[in-house]
Amino acid sequence: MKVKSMALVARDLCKFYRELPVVQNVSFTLNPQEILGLLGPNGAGKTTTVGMLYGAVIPSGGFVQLGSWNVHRQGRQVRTHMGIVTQDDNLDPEFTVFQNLIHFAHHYRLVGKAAKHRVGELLERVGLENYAKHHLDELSGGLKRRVVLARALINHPQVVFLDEPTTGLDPDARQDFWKLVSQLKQDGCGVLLTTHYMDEAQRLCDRLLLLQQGQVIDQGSPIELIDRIVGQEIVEIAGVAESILQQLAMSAGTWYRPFGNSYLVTLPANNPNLLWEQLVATQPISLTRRRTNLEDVFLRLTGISLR
Ligand SMILES: Nc1ncnc2c1ncn2[C@@H]1O[C@H](COP(=O)(O)OP(=O)(O)OP(=O)(O)O)[C@@H](O)[C@H]1O
Repeated sequence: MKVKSMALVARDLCKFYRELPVVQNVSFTLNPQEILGLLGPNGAGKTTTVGMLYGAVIPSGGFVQLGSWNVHRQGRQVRTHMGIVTQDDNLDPEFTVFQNLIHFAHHYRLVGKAAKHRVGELLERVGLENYAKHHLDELSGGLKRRVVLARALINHPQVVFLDEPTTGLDPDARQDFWKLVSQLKQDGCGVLLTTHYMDEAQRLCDRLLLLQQGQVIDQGSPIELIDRIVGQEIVEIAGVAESILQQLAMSAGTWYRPFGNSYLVTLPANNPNLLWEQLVATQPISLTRRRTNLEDVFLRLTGISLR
């Protein structure tokens, strides 16, 4: 199923609660066939931003547009083109999987054979065709999340919002869910994802907005952010005086930061082995050389570890 293309545009979004700013001047465009990730620590303003994007939270400033529609002024038209997976399932435990989806189809005036057909299609798509008659409480967390995704797709949305969709799922269930998310992109949807999982963001997202205290502190593709902010390789080192590491990092023109009981030191792109050998020569208690990742980017930018 291919859908028409409409970009979602957010401009200067702000939200204040009791005069406290929780989202400040957030602007971006989500293009069709793009997965955009909103990343940030607890309380960074991700859910509030997503709420403003799909019209549930009224912005204190700025606007959101889907195609030529204003999301807050033309909410009814706009929401027929949106699919929303919130952190809360809101599924009816009294109903079967099939009944839950049929019930939701009615919201879109999809009834009778057409509704059954669409629900059948979606059950197959999310791999739940054998669970149609199961009650919700018979399903694992991962399967319930798939029901919620199927529900969000009933109306053939052009933009899908996934607010921490895999929180609490085991690694296998998360990977199964990732495949379904990637498929949305192939269908032509724009996908807005919030997540605490850096591996998820790195694997799925074309572009990331990094949020801290309601503000976008940086943005780019995962590879571009990693390259620009922490380079390719990093060393985790313990049992060496901070002053020595500071001196070595400074003379190599790189960066170091305390990390739990150890330190992280990035290796320079030109001649990484020189600094590595100098670190080895300090005779640390432990030393690990590894590829950098988005965790390191976040730590460098904010001082906060999302691990
Ligand atoms: N309805 C509300 N009234 C007052 N404050 C609120 C309200 N909703 C959110 N906040 C505050 O806004 C800030 C941002 O919250 P938000 O839920 O958007 O962050 P988040 O990045 O999604 O966090 P998490 O990762 O924990 O879900 C928090 O300090 C939160 O307490």
